[in-house]
Amino acid sequence: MKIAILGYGRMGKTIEQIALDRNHEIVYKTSEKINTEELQKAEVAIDFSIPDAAFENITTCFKNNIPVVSGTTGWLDRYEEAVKICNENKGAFIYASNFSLGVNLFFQLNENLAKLMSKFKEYTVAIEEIHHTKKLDKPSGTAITLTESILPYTQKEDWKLVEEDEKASANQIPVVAKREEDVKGTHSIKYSSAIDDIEIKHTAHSREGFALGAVIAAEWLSDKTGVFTMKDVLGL
Ligand SMILES: NC(=O)C1=CN([C@@H]2O[C@H](COP(=O)(O)OP(=O)(O)OC[C@H]3O[C@@H](n4cnc5c(N)ncnc54)[C@H](OP(=O)(O)O)[C@@H]3O)[C@@H](O)[C@H]2O)C=CC1
Ligand SMILES: O=C(O)C1=N[C@H](C(=O)O)C[C@H](O)C1
Repeated sequence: MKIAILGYGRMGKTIEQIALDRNHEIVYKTSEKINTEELQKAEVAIDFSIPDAAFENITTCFKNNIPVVSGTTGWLDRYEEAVKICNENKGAFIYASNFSLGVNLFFQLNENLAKLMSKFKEYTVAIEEIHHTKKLDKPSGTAITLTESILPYTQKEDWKLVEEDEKASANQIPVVAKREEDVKGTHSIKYSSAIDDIEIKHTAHSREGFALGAVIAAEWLSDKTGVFTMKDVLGL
């Protein structure tokens, strides 16, 4: 496949390596506003850029008839708008807050656990994520996805980004975001009662799982029309 990489930073470079290992060709890579002439050389685009650029990058792909996979986080307030533009242009789109197989299995585990815990009101739930210090957004997209899957199984209305020792109000799930040197991505969900804690945790050891998942998603999407998720790609 001929691939365009939109955002040639830590993830863009890892994606390039994995794509080449899988015999794809990188026909365009950029860390700036898209040159549409260059973009049109590609059969599929993979966007891992920055929150302020993602919406424009993604919708430029729709308008140029290029299927697009995006892993950029921190722009999701415009997701529905992007979906509308995708459908108007008969485009192809996959967004995921996390493309790794392990995290997508963890998403399922999180939802199953939330369902189970919904009957036991003596437990309260809290989320923690840890990432490298260069990360621009907070909390992580993955933490937001995890929290939004838990909410329907609780009496809570919303989530709130809090400091480590801070409490959220009774109708909010607290989310703590820590920044530590070189951490690739750690997410944990803890249910606490006066008697005990139950905790599940995913730890990424490298960026390769995210990049491999994004390339697999691009391979899967390249001949399709519509808006999909990693559940479709992985058959979950
Ligand atoms: N969904 C997933 O599985 C994962 C998602 N992510 C997300 O992916 C995104 C990128 O992460 P990461 O690679 O670590 O970040 P980096 O900061 O390393 O890379 C982002 C790149 O985007 C470039 N950029 C800036 N403006 C534009 C633009 N208009 N168009 C295209 N590129 C642009 C930056 O250039 P410059 O440095 O010159 O500004 C930089 O090279 C983040 O939102 C992160 O949260 C990360 C890992 C996994
Ligand atoms: O910025 C990162 O590095 C990561 N971002 C994603 C997120 O915000 O969830 C996914 C992963 O945790 C790494």
